[in-house]
Amino acid sequence: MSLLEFRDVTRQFGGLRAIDQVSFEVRENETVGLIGPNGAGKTTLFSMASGFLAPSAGEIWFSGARIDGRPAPEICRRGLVRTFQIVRPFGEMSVLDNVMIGSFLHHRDRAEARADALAVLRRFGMAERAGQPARTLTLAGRKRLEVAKVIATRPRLLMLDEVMAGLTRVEMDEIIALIRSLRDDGVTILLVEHNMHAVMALSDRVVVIHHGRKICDAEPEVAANDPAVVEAYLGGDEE
Ligand SMILES: Nc1ncnc2c1ncn2[C@@H]1O[C@H](COP(=O)(O)OP(=O)(O)OP(=O)(O)O)[C@@H](O)[C@H]1O
Repeated sequence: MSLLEFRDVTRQFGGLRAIDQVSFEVRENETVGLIGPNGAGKTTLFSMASGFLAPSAGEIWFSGARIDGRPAPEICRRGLVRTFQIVRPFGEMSVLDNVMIGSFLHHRDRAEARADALAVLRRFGMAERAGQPARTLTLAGRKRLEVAKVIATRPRLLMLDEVMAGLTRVEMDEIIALIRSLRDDGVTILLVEHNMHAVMALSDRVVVIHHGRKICDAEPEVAANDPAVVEAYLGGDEE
């Protein structure tokens, strides 16, 4: 069953058509990699699905409801959440308090929200850091915290924006294992990622965007050998 669906979505920024009639779907329990060269339009697609930007044309559907143009908090309550490329935890707040912001979505009671947030931190191997200010975490720790914050909202579909950027191979493999375990728990994942090792390791399917258009939608091995995809990555951006 299709959980998230972009139908002929276009987004114009003044004279620039950042997204041009893009259609694709993410099915329940799938992990889809959304890839493309710098400036292709990936973040713009995320921003439209999560309620931070409205499409200029087209429709976005999530779990049977039309969500384009709806406010971000409403979309989050429906179970569609995103992380941000630039990790900005509330630095002076503790790691635990950062995660509790997410768990308050389902708990009015502070003690319950705290217990829930602690369970998420244990799951993420971060329980021993619960009391320390978020700013004291390493980059890998802040990336993990970013995912923990959104997992605390109990999403049905998680959109991850470049969670591997800047990590070492070992740190990356740890996050890959964590994302796999979330998928095994039934979370559907849409992943924007430049690192091909991570994309190939995690994605059931890959959607490739180039100059705002979808140029490929296929299994990772097929996409990696598609001439249009190879050209998009190697051909430069002189046009
Ligand atoms: N708010 C905005 N106003 C004007 N132009 C924008 C805005 N946001 C994005 N763009 C432009 O739209 C195009 C797509 O940008 P977007 O950030 O979605 O690409 P991306 O695929 O996420 O790139 P990257 O991989 O570098 O993060 C780019 O040309 C960008 O400059």
